[in-house]
Amino acid sequence: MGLLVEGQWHTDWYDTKATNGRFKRKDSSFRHWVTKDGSAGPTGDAGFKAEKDRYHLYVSLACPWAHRTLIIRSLKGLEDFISVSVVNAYMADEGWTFNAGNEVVADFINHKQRLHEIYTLAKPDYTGRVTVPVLWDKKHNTIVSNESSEIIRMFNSAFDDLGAKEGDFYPKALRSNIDAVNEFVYPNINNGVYRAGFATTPEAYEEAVTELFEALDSVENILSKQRYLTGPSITEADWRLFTTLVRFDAVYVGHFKCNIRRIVDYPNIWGYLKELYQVEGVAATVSIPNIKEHYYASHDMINPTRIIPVGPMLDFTEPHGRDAL
Ligand SMILES: N[C@@H](CCC(=O)N[C@@H](CS)C(=O)NCC(=O)O)C(=O)O
Repeated sequence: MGLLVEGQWHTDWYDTKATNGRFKRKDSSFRHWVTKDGSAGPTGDAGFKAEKDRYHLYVSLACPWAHRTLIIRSLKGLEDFISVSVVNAYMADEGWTFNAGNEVVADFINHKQRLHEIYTLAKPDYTGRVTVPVLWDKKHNTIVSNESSEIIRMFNSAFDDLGAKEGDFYPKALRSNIDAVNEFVYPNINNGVYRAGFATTPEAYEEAVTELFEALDSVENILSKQRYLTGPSITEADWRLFTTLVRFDAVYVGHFKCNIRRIVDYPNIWGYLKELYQVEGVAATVSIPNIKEHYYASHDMINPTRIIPVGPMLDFTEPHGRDAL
């Protein structure tokens, strides 16, 4: 794991000394938007019009943020619009690479071996972390965005006039509700597991793990009364929670010490997780072996032997029992 400083690669891990052992995630740096007519989006420059086969997505199958983009790409039927490369699950001194390995899809667009070379193609003096997902513009040879929450909003609507599948995961009437759920789920749950797992003091870990399980308890309560987080229909808020839940028992319980309860111990969250997994097109985006390999093998400061646990046995295809709600 490393980062770029003025276009040069450095092999540094996250520095938590300045923050009393607390892990702080940095904001993303490329914030342009693909739009229907190429006009500017809420941030960044104009010039990124939705067009068939113009954009390429770089993802890791292990990464929960990248996973969101794969799910919305699949639900909106954008496979023929947006091509994909998949990095190697193992992330070490070179950061994310396209080295041969399980489920790797090479960089057949820019023919690079490491993801940081994609960042310096877009910005030769780039300084910052080199993260997935990355949405690449094949026409202007640059990065449109490396912020998953914005990439899923683009996929949700920008390609609708070009033949994307129906479905709106950020409907106008629910936006304030969705935003409120996201603001709660992101720090406490999506990033909460990382705050627990990457903490380097007991205090920072205990703070994060307590907040994480209080938040999961409150999600369990919400899901005991309604089918999805914002009511009777699935929205982006559900997909954003899903990518953390599907990794939870396999990785976060053990590797990140998020072990007060497991997801299978929460009857409503467990049923909800299985239901979302069973939505058409979603299961194919989930690779538990890839997820386990990435976390357990890459974070050797947490797991120095790099041994990948065999269990747990999880069956996301069991009946979910959520129809009654
Ligand atoms: N805000 C970003 C976060 C993405 C992110 O942190 N991805 C992780 C993988 S799960 C990564 O690539 N980390 C590499 C690093 O920080 O060096 C997003 O949601 O798109």
